[in-house]
Amino acid sequence: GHAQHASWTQLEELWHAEYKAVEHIKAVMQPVAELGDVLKTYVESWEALVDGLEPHDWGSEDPAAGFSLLRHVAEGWTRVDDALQRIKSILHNIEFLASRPDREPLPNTDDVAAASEAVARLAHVYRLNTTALGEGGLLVLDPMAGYHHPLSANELMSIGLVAVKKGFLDVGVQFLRAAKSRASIVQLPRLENMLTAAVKVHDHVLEVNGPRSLVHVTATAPYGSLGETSHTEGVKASVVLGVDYLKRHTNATWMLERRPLVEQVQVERLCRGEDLRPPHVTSRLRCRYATGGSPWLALAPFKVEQVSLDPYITVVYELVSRGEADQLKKRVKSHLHIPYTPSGSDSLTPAVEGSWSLKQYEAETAVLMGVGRRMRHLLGVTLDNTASEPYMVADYGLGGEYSAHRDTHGPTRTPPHTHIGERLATVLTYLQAPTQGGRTVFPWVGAGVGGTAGAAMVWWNLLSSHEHDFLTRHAACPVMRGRKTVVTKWVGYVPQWRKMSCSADPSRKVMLPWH
Ligand SMILES: O=C(O)CCC(=O)C(=O)O
Ligand SMILES: [Fe+2]
Repeated sequence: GHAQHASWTQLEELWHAEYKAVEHIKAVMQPVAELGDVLKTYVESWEALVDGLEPHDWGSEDPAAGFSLLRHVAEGWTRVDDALQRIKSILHNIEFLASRPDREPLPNTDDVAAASEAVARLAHVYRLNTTALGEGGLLVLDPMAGYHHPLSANELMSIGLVAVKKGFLDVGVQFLRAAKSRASIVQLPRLENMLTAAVKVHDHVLEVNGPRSLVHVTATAPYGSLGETSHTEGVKASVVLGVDYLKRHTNATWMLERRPLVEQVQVERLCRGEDLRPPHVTSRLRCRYATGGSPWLALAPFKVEQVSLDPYITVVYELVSRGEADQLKKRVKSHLHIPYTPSGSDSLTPAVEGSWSLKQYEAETAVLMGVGRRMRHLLGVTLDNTASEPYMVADYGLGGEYSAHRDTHGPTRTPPHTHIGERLATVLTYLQAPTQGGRTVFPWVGAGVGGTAGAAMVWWNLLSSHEHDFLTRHAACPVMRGRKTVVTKWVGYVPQWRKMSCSADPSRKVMLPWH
C-alpha cells in the first residue's frame, strides 16, 4: 500500500494559510502587548493606592487619598481607554485567528510522526549523507540540487526517535547523532541518553535478528564497539530475476517468507538508480519511432524506448504535451486535497489515499480524449469508457511511495466492470516528474524508469492463461525532491481479446507489441 503523509496540495495550502495567520498575529501582537502593559501599570497604581486601606476607609475624607484617587483615574484611564480602543480595531484579526481550526484542517502530532517516518524512509532508501545531516541539511543525493532546509537539533531528534520506533535503526542512530552535534548544552545530556539507548537497541537487534528483515534495518556492524559504522551494503546480495526465481524457488516457504524481502531489497536498489540486469540483456534494448501501424501516426511517429523485452515494457515519449499536462494538473488540483472517504467512494469520488491524492477521471475532457486517441492508434487497443477504467490521477505527497504490487485484480478479486474485465495493459503517464527519486521500478525485471514529464510507460499484465504475469510487479519509489503527478489508464481485456492471436502456451504473454 501507500504510506500515510501530507499531500503537496495540502502543504502548499498550509504555506499560504500559515503566512496569512502570521500576518494577523503580527497585527494583534503589538496592541495586545501594549494593553497588557497598560493594564498592569493601572492595576499596580490601584494596588499602591489602596495599600493598607480597607473598604471602610474609603469613606474617610482624607484629602490626600482623594487627590491620589482622582489622579490615578484621570491619568491612568486615558491610557487604558486608548489601549482598549486599539484592541477594538483588531478584533476582526482575533476573530480570524480564533476561527482558523473551523476553516482549515490543522496538522497534528500524527501528521508530524508520519512525516518523520517518510523522512526516515527517504534516508534509508537513498542513503543518508551524514556529513550534510550534521550541518543540518537533509539527505543530499546531489549537493548541487539547490536549497536544503536545515533541521534543528529538536527536529533531528524527533525524526531519529520515530526512525528507531519504525525499525530504521541505522537511520535512527544517524539522526540522533546529528541532533547531538547540533544540540545546545542544555539539550546535550538528554540526547546522549537517547543515543546510547538507540545504539543499544540497534546492536542488540543486529546481533539477534541480523541486519535486515521486512520490519527492520540496521548497519552491517554494531555501533557500540566500532563507534563509526555507517551504511554499507556489505556483501552484495545475489539478484533474483526473471522466471529463474520460480525454477529455483518453487517451494511455498520461500515465496511466503523470503520473496517479500528479496523484492523489497531489489526495489530499493532500483530506486537508487541501479540496473540489476546483465549486459547481454540490456544490450538488446532499442529506441525507435513507432506508429503502431496507424496511418494517422505515420505523419508523427512516437519515440519509443524499450525498458524490457520480457515482460514487454516501453516508454512512449511526448505522449502528452506540456500544455496538456498543465491543463490536466490544474483541472484535478482542487480535488486533490479532499480527504479520502472509503465509505462514499463511488468511482468519481475524489480521494486522498495515504501519500497519494487520487482522483478518478472520466475521459470527457478534450485533453484526455486527445491522449486516448493517440494511445489507441499506437497500441491498437480500444480505450473508451466502455473498454477501460476511468483515468486515475495521482499526486504523490511528501516522501510519497507505492510499495510493490501488481495491477491486475487476480482470480480472487472480480474486476469491478465485467464488460471491461481484467487489466490487460497499464499506461502510466507522468504529468510531472520528480527531480529526485520517485522512479517506477520492476523488482523481478531488474529495471526502473526515472520518469519524464509527458512520457508514458506501457506494459502488459497478463499471460494467455489469463493469469497475472508475476514479472510485472512494480513499485513507485519514495519521492525525494520535487513533485510527482501521474495519470494511469488500465486497458480492459474483454474489449480486446479477439484482436490477439491465441496461444496454446499458457505462459505466453498477452500483448500487442506495436512494431
Ligand atoms: O506512480 C508510479 O510510479 C506507479 C503507479 C502504479 O503502480 C499504479 O498506479 O498502479
Ligand atoms: Fe501499479
